[in-house]
This record gives sequence, structure tokens and C-alpha cells, in this order.
Amino acid sequence: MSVTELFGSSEAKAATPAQTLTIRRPDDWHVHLRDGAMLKAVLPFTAAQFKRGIIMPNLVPPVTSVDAASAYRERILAARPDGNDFTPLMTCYLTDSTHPDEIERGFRDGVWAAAKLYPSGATTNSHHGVTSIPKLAPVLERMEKIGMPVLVHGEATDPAVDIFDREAVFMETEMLPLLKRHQGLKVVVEHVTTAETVELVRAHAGRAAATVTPHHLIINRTSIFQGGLRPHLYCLPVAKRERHRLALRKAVTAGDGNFFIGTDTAPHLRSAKQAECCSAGVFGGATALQTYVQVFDEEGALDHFEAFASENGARFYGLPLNEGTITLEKRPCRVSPTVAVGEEDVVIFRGGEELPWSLGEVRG
Ligand SMILES: NC(=O)N[C@@H](CC(=O)O)C(=O)O
Ligand SMILES: [Zn+2]
Ligand SMILES: [Zn+2]
Repeated sequence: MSVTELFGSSEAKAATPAQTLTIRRPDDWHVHLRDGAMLKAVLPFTAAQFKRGIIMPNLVPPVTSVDAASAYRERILAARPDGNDFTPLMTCYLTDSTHPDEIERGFRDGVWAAAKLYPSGATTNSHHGVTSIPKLAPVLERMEKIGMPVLVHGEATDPAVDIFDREAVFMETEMLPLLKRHQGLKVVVEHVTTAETVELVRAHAGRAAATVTPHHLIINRTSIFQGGLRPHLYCLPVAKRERHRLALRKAVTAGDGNFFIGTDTAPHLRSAKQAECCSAGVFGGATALQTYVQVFDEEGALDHFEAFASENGARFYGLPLNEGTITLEKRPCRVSPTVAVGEEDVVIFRGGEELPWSLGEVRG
């Protein structure tokens, strides 16, 4: 499928866009590709924009072994459109019984790029996650020793904690003690949603970093209730107040090396979203770069976009920067509202809206 078929055509057919921005090819440090027909349907969007992606392991069953990760990587490679060079970077789903040796073996063999810590019950497909982070110490110590990053879904799981406070409570009760116990461990605070978490990450610069999603830069918690209940805007961590959205926009556009792209593109079938109990996750993968670059443009920070998109993440993970470039064009485009998956479909975040920026050419 061509980029035009995937992303829709630019509406202004005028030969020259108002502005173009050519950057080193970017990476997405937080991607849910799922499996089977869903993988086949959503991967082209991510693979058209990003050179590499950190692949989340919350499949059913979760990806907990080196063999399962290798097999999943093969399925992703096989699902790429012809000629596409997208590189999946695999992660290990940590459980109470993860063994440090399995972690080290997979990392040394180049299968694992990182391990993912889901507090048990915190989010979609996390029930096999960790029930006690202090008890995970032997695994985290090994990761610290071998330089392997831990990626954390940072939300408290006590059902008594208000859903809008779950990230804040986790940071106080779990993240700060973890950073204190493991002072040499590389920690990525995934999908940050609060001003306070931004400050926590800054205060631990060098060993802590954060991914920021496109949707948390665009919506606040009121958006979820705009004119009614909007299931396609429900994700975890749930979007917070406007002041937090503004703090996230400031954090990513400030030119600070601790923040990088992690779309948390998390497709669910429409039937799972428009349901009595709506699944958590926003499918942002199809409009990710267009959205991020729009935010940087609106904040007058296009000069900081390349670092956020294509450098900070690789540096934090200790991986080489990509070769090649992608050009972003300031001319309106409209991405399709949905993507078909078998008989069903998935609703695309900002699909059908006029977006001010379009994807241009990828080179190298
Ligand atoms: N973000 C979400 O709301 N959902 C993610 C899981 C996650 O990243 O927490 C998913 O897998 O659907
Ligand atoms: Zn998460
Ligand atoms: Zn996620």
C-alpha cells in the first residue's frame, strides 16, 4: 500500500507546502502492534513513519521468554509491507517469576532491548505483571549491571486510589523508592501524564527518561467527556487536567534530552471500545508524527523536534542514531477515520480531521 493510500492525500495540491522540515529518521519507543490480523493492519502506519519501534510485550499470553520474543519478532518482520525496513526492538514482560539469567541471556543475544514492568492489574493485559516491585530486586539489579533499561507503566493498582491520582501515587510510593534502590538502573517512565512526573524525571536526568504520547499532548480529561462519553479517547494513564497537558507540551518542546517519542499506539477493535466496559488504549499510530510536529510548531519549537523524535531515545537506550531522513510538510491532510481489521475496524486518533502537517518523503 502506498503512503497516500495509508495516510490519505494532502488536500492542498499546491506544489509547495507552506513549510517543510527534514529530520533524521525517527523511532517510536512505545508501540503495541498486537498480532495476527491486527498486526498486519496497524504495522504499516508505524513502519511508514519510524525506523525502529520498542514493541510492547502485553500479548495474550504475554511475551515472557527469549523464544517467544524471537518468534514474535519474526511475525512482525513478516508483516512489514514489501521493501519496508522497520526494525522491531523486543521487550520482556516482567512477572513475579522472571529469572535474571533469562533477562541477561536475551539481552546479550540481542533479542531484548529492554524489559517492561507492568504493576499487576494496572492496564490492558497486565494481570500477569509484577505484584511486588521490591521483590523484583534481583532482576533489576541484573539489569542495572548489564545496562538494560526497565520501562515502567507507572500507576498505582490499589482500587481505592482515584484513577486520576494513580500515576502520582505510584511515583511517590514505588518509583522514587525504586530509583533510590537502583541508582545505576536506566528507567523509562512510560507515557507520562502529569507535571509532577515531568519534574521527577528531570530530577533524575541521565538515569530516568520519559516517553510522551501524541494524545496526551492534545487532549485533557475534559476531552473524554466532550458532548458525551468518548471511548476512543480512553487510555491509561487517563488524560489529566489542562495544566498537565500544558506541562507536557512544555517538557517535550524545551529541548530537554530526557523526553522522547513513545506513541503508546494501542489499537483495540471498535467492538472492544464501544462496549459496556471499554478497553483502555488510543490508536494514535496513524497520525503520530503529524501530531507531534504540529505541537512543536504551535509551541514555536520546531528546532527542537529532531532531538525529541530521532535522537534522545536512541541516546538513552545506547543505540546508534538512524541514517536517512523523513520530510514533514506543512500542508493540510486528512487521514482515514478508521482502519479495517477483518470484518471490523479500529478508530484512528484524529482520523478524519484536517491535520495541518503531512508526511513527506522518506530517504535512506
Ligand atoms: N495505554 C493503554 O491504555 N493501553 C495499552 C497498555 C498500556 O500501555 O498501558 C494497551 O495495550 O492497550
Ligand atoms: Zn502503559
Ligand atoms: Zn502502552
